[in-house]
Amino acid sequence: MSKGKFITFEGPEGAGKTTVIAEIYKRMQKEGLEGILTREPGGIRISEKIRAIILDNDHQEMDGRTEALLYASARRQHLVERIIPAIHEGKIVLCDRFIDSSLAYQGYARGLGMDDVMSINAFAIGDTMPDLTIFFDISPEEGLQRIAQSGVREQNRLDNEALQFHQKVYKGYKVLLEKYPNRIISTDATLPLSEVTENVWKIISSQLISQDNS
Ligand SMILES: Nc1ncnc2c1ncn2[C@@H]1O[C@H](COP(=O)(O)OP(=O)(O)OP(=O)(O)O)[C@@H](O)[C@H]1O
Ligand SMILES: Cc1cn([C@H]2C[C@H](O)[C@@H](COP(=O)(O)O)O2)c(=O)[nH]c1=O
Repeated sequence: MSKGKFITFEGPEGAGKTTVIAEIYKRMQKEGLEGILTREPGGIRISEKIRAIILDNDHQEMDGRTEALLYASARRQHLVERIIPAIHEGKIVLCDRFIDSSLAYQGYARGLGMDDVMSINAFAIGDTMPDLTIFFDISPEEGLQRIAQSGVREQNRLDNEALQFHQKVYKGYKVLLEKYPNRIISTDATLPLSEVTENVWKIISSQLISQDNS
């Protein structure tokens, strides 16, 4: 596997992204591959503050466009401060959510339109797009049930959206899979954790090697 790659992980709530990325990061370290593990919204001081504003259950009145712009602002700062420098240093960046979350959640599920959401994000990210995106495929019902059962974290403003909203998010991701078949690869997230991790590792290894040889 080569260095200097940008890999993002996407999916509905409770799909297992955070858990699997941590396993992949450990495996990368064992293999001697230099990388960073980060997340959106967040990853750095300012963007974590924006995250807290967006996800606060007390902010029910937040307008959809305000929400989309806040995600894009958090993304901009995260990119310039952490992601782009790491890519330039030749590291593998593993990022829990990125632009596709904005397209699926704000563009599709909130009804702002994927094209408009892409336009505001183009201002934020320029031409920095992921080399590879892995979509964790699980129904919103099953994902939300995992979160409710785990009790590991408090449910935030987005988790607490109606099931219908989460079903739209899932459909939005399916639209993105059709739109970006070369970049976004789907994996079955309903399998046991060890199998999901193994499958994700195989995707990352094979995709990055094939990109290097092309
Ligand atoms: N393959 C799996 N099978 C069963 N449970 C799993 C699996 N993967 C993760 N979990 C559990 O599901 C819960 C949610 O996992 P995790 O936080 O990794 O999801 P996530 O995709 O990061 O969610 P979100 O984006 O909503 O934060 C955790 O309790 C985790 O232990
Ligand atoms: C980047 C991004 C995220 N979201 C949503 C998706 C989740 O509901 C939360 C983030 O919480 P997580 O536990 O870290 O997954 O924010 C979004 O709507 N738009 C985005 O661009």
